[in-house]
Amino acid sequence: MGKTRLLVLLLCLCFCTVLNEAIQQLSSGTTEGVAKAGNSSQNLTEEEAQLFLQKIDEEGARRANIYNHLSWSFQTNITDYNREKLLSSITSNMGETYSKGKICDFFNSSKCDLSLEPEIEHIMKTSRNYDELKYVWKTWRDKVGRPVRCQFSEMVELLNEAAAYNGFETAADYWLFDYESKSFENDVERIAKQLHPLYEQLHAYTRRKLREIYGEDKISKTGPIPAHVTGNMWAQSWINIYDILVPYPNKTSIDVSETMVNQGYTPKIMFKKADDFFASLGLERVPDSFWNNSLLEKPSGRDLVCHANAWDFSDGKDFRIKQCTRVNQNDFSTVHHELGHVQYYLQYKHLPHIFRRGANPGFHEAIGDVLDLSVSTPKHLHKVGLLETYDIDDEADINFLLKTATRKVAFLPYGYLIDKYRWNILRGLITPQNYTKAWWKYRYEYQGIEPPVERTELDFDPAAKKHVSGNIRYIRYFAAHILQFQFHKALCLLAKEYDANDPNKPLHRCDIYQSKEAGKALKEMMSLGRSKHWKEALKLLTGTDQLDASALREYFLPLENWLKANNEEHGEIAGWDGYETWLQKNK
Ligand SMILES: O=C(CCC(O)(O)[C@H](Cc1ccccc1)NC(=O)c1ccccc1)N[C@@H](Cc1ccccc1)C(=O)O
Ligand SMILES: [Zn+2]
Repeated sequence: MGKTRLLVLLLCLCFCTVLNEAIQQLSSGTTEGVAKAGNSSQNLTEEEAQLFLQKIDEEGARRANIYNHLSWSFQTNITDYNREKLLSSITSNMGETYSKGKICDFFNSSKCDLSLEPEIEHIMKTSRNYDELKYVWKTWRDKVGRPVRCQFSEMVELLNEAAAYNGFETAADYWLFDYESKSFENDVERIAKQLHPLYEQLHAYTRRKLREIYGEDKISKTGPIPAHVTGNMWAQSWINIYDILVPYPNKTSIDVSETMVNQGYTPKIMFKKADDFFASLGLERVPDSFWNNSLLEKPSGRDLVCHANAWDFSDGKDFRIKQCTRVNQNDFSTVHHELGHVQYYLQYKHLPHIFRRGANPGFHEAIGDVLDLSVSTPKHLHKVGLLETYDIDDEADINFLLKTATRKVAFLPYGYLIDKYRWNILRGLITPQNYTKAWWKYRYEYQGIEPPVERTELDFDPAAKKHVSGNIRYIRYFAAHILQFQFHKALCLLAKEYDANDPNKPLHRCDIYQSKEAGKALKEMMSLGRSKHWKEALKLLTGTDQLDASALREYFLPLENWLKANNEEHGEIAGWDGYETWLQKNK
């Protein structure tokens, strides 16, 4: 590492230390009694507690207490107040760096107004120029990752202090508390490992197809896949290289993006269609105010935080979505994802505020995706006039299953490693001195992905992702990718669209559209909000109270078998070189 780099690194570290000192000063201020978990019940006056008891049963009152102290942040003394203030200023500063991030065009260095959505994401999706992709991948990280490295390490300290304040050992324990299950962390680790063989097969097939495009010198036979050629800035979805991956190209295309444009689809129409699907199940439509209050596409010329999200204004009437929607099939899936959040809001709006939350955060992230599993089937796209004709045979099935796998299977290791990484930072197992080394170890070992350019401890690639710079937890999406197949299987049974013993009714061809029985079951589960433990909600809908990947495995089994055969046929060995081998190569 050059002298200047070392100097910059030392500067960065000492700056962080200075900031750290400032925090120590603040926290050595007067400290009255600290509000520890448990005495928070004194914050409910007697009559309020009675009201609570009248409104909900004993179990509810107990649960209300748990969430009471968690959801309201106490300012019990000046230190805590300053910590909260510092924490919010750091998170808003990091978030601002991310949302304002702009880079110059690879081919035109005077054009420097490229934002992540839509310009940069469009390049990552459509370019097949190895060097352009490498430039965009690196420059985005230079602009939004590197500059927030120090602030992130300060935030870690503050998060841990705040967590300790509430009686948690580290903020990782506070984050995991949300899942109300001692075994949750082990459960997700076990499931991630259980699904790794399926991911390895998809990875091996994808690596071969990419090698055919970019050549043996760029994509090795037994190594990892470079992160920048997967069609996605974070390599978390490979849907945008489906055109490279499609197993049987001579089958009727199942991509309806072009048809959506030709049929005059607008973002509003996309949301109307998704709203229609919820209504077809007997669920609620969004209120009229939704259409006036929401922001469904990026206003021209305005700098906007484009990352999609759904809002509950807690008045039982005002619900909104902000999304920079583009007319294409992938955004149509996001439309369903976001409306899934609003449907949950609508289904639990009658509950006391404290219970107006998903049974656990994974539930909230799964609802919309469950409907998308039906909407994305060729059968459904044909029903709604987006697909003129489609083939019904084994090869067409493999094309569809592979397309779904580029979104759902490719995502699994990524969805798992984001919080595994942050939990270990919060627990002090990963220190600022090896933020980058640890990050790429996880990216290598879980995802079989490598950076296209050398990384050092001046970089901070994790913050190139919205949820890291925005301090939004992520294991919820991994859980949602497991839950959504459990929900899908249960709903498909109710809709009589799936029968394990009928080869013409496999899980991946199910479309629950217009099934009132499926809608009723989903409604019953969502209307519980967080008033019951998520295991009860899960059991109510699926018959089991365990997070269980067997439904996902069953859905993709035909593809898993096909990939094994295809990889074997092409002499493609699933998996990639050991991490030590990779380290040696990149010395
Ligand atoms: O981030 C999102 C979608 C946005 C959201 O709907 O999950 C949004 C994220 C967010 C944005 C700003 C502040 C907080 C959270 N979450 C919500 O709108 C939300 C979260 C909880 C309850 C209700 C709404 N998806 C993730 C993961 C994902 C999900 C589905 C398919 C693919 C990938 C991603 O893009 O990496
Ligand atoms: Zn979401």
